[in-house]
Amino acid sequence: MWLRFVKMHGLGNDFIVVNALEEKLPADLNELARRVCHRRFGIGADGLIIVLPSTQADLRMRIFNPDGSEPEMCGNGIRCFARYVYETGLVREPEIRVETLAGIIKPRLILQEGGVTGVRVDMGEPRLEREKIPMTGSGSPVVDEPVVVDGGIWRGTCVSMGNPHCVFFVENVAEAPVTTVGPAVENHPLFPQRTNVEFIEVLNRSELKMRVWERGAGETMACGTGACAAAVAGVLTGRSNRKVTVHLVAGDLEIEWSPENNHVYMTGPAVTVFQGDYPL
Ligand SMILES: N[C@H](CCC[C@H](N)C(=O)O)C(=O)O
Repeated sequence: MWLRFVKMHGLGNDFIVVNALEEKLPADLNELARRVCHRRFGIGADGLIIVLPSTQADLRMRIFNPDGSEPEMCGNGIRCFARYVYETGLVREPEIRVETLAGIIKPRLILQEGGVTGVRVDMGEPRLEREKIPMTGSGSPVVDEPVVVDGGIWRGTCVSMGNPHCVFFVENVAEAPVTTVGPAVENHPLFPQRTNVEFIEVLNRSELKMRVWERGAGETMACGTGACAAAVAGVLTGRSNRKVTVHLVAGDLEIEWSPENNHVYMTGPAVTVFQGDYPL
């Protein structure tokens, strides 16, 4: 039996997209994600995205990490999801309501000459209460919290965008110990659900440079929810403005934490690379 998929990415954070309204999926989606996301034995991706019907919104998005875990949300992934469902005709309008484990998320396609040139997503409100991140300990918001890693103390500012993020500010992000401190913090006892780990260099009050170690995925080229969490952390720590450009290795995300409605907005690209069939 063959599984039809489309391969997409948002700034190099790449996904396998499967339409469960058309395709028959195996019961164990966690195992399917581990198989298809494998960079050598599978298709290779930072995540598996499933398109499903919804009783609460236009459609439902489920996302799985390469380790098989199911996170609450994915920022680069929902931009790809939005482009996919619009271009395949599953939705007719550029404004889409998507049911996720992080709530109803609202992407809006940016159309020029009839084509999709980008996606602006209302990511909802950041969660700053410690128990909603979730984190052990007491006191909220979690700003410059000491995190002991390999005998050193790192100061993290923690935000949930539905999924957990621990944001560290560094002098030079190119030299940040992403592949050592990243996994140590991802699996730190402070985070009962583990966490994504962002390393941020503040270029100026309107520009951040980011690298990321993602929960369940490792270092990726970009993380949309992570860029949102970094923008919020920049404001909480007084380092940057509510509207910032976040520079990733393959391009930029525009993030704004609105003072009007407390929602975070993310604007960025979504690209279709190829489609294929995978043997189940
Ligand atoms: N690994 C993340 C999910 C994917 C988030 C990221 N790819 C994004 O663009 O937001 C987690 O376990 O929370």
